[in-house]
Amino acid sequence: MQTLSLRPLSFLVRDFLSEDECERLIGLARPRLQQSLTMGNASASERTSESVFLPAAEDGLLRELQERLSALTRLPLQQVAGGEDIQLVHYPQGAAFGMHHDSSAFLPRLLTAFYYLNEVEGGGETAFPAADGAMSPDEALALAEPAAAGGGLVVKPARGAALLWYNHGEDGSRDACAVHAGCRVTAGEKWGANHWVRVRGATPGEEPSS
Ligand SMILES: O=C(O)CCC(=O)C(=O)O
Ligand SMILES: [Fe+2]
Repeated sequence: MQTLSLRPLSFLVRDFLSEDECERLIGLARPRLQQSLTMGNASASERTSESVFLPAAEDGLLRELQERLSALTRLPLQQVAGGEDIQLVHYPQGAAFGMHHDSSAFLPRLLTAFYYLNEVEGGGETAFPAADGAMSPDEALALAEPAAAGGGLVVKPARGAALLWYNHGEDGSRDACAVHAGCRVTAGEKWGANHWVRVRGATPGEEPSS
């Protein structure tokens, strides 16, 4: 495990998933993505990736990943499993997900674990242009092609790797430096997965904390 930045607090864990596990997740998502496309739910211009939530009850691997993420972060399994299902994302060549923050008042997400599920031929980095004060979060949010900006933190996809970052600081406030983008895929395609952990106590299914 490697620390990548302090603001946002971020880490890279190589080989968090095996190749077989990456393939299995892609296999679970692929038929549903095709369905959502034919239903005309294709996304807005700044989010040209396709996504689908995979209910944890449907596959042992999804529950196993909840346990693995809980063990890695020491966040209680109840907090990890009681929040959101894993969301698979697919970027065809040319697709991107523009600058944004993962946490809001309505979706208070403490942690994002992003799993890279394939080797991307070109582009597809996850970019944090405001990491560790490289530029202001407002300037970063205005970037159209954040990979080209150069500064901050830029993470290249590597199959099986997990990129973790905290969207909130230790005091619970939202960390504005956590704004990020999924950069344009310039060659090939990109498969990934978001595994979000809600802020403690923000999850309806969770028992009250002691
Ligand atoms: O594709 C990426 O690298 C990041 C995706 C992302 O930020 C998101 O889906 O919220
Ligand atoms: Fe995001």
